Amino acid sequence: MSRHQAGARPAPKDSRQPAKARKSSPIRRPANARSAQGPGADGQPTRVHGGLHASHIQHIDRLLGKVMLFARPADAVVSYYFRENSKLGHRERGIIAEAVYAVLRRRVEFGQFAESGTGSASRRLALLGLAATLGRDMLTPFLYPDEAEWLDRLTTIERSSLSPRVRANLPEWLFDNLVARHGEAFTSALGDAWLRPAPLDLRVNLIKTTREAALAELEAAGLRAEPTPMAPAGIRMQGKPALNQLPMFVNGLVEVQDEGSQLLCSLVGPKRGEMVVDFCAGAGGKTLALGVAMRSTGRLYAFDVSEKRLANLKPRLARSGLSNVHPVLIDSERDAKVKRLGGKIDRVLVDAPCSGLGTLRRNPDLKWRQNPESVLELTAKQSAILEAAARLVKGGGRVVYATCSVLEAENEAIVRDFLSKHPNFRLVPATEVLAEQKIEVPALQTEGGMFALYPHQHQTDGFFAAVLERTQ
Ligand SMILES: C[S@@+](CC[C@H](N)C(=O)[O-])C[C@H]1O[C@@H](n2cnc3c(N)ncnc32)[C@H](O)[C@@H]1O
Repeated sequence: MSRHQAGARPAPKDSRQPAKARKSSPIRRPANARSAQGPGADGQPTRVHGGLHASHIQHIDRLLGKVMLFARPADAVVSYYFRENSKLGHRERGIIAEAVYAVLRRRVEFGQFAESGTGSASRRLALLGLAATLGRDMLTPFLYPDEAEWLDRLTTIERSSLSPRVRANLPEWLFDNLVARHGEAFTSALGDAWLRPAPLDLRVNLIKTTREAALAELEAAGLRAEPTPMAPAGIRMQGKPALNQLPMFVNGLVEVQDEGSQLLCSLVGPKRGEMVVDFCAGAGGKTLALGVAMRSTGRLYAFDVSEKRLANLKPRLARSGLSNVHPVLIDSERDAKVKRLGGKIDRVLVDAPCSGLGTLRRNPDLKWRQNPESVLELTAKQSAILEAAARLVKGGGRVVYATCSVLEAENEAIVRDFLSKHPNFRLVPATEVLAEQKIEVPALQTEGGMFALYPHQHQTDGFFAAVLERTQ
């Protein structure tokens, strides 16, 4: 067993002057980082430094071992780990989780770096995760001399010297797929954007307040925020403050929702008094926005096959003050409860179950949990749900097919296939629908009027949507 695995304490800090980090290195050495303090006054190695504790490295090492089995979603594994280690405080959880997520985001790059060095590979990954989130200097008191040397060597690596796929930190199949469709420059920029955490966006509940009033209330609470550039009810927070105790959150004046997700709801554009179905409502992220757009009038059915997800919609619904939402648990898209509404609906949103590859800023583990076979399985389900959803709309009614995927197979290919089989549907250009609401989306990638958002171009998650209108 190596000394690292045996849990031996790191030796006192290396006295060498570490190499200066290059600006483009993935290992952060922030200019304003407090310099490492080295041995304490008693000459013993420092065990706590700037909020970091030697035990945090062990937690990250252990948690990475569990998360990187990729058997379950990373957020579920992390939550379970924190429940099991309930003594960890809020800040400690933040340090640990962020380092784990940094490793998931940069797994290809860090995997390559971790091949060199000594000791256990998982400890090396933990150190790389911490160096990326807190900065290399923060680690100094916790490192063995050989580790310090190894990390310093890495800080001199120019990212531009890495191969494009390693830099993008994507599995081969996904990198190749994106390059084939969008080219290498686009894929590299997208890969880079996926390495950064997503901002925290809110949607203002316009039934209860205005965006200006909500911004003023956030400012009064000492929180920094600004309007989102595209979605009219969106607010982008600076940082990731905890909001759940905030009166304006508790009272349903704001909900957490990515700006891109808000724009998809604008594409549905339901009106007052209409009959609307949110076919894959889940916990209602989009249902709530649709309900508000309908000004709490008409009927909005929230379908889903997951009882648990629909149960999570209930408290959000209660906070929102909406009275037009009707959650309906269905057993599949062929459920009799669905069929009963055939031909009666004005607008249907199909936020289809998908690979989630548009959300890699939040769920970087999906890069490693999805594969071509899982995507193929999803496409069959997506087509079947779109078929069933299309049967619901009346003449002149619309189905919005949407995903949070960036793969053509889950997006444009599904829509093209649908249109080829349904000549009584036409594609309504997304820009037209948005222009009616005075919403402008720059650099919109469109194929015949379809809609796609990308994090490197729109600072939203990756989303796709197509507005399909029944002509007869
Ligand atoms: C992308 S998620 C929806 C997210 C949700 N619309 C939101 O904005 O928070 C896809 C949802 O589809 C549901 N689903 C899967 N198969 C379904 C089916 N056959 N019919 C309806 N919903 C289904 C899943 O349970 C999941 O909640």
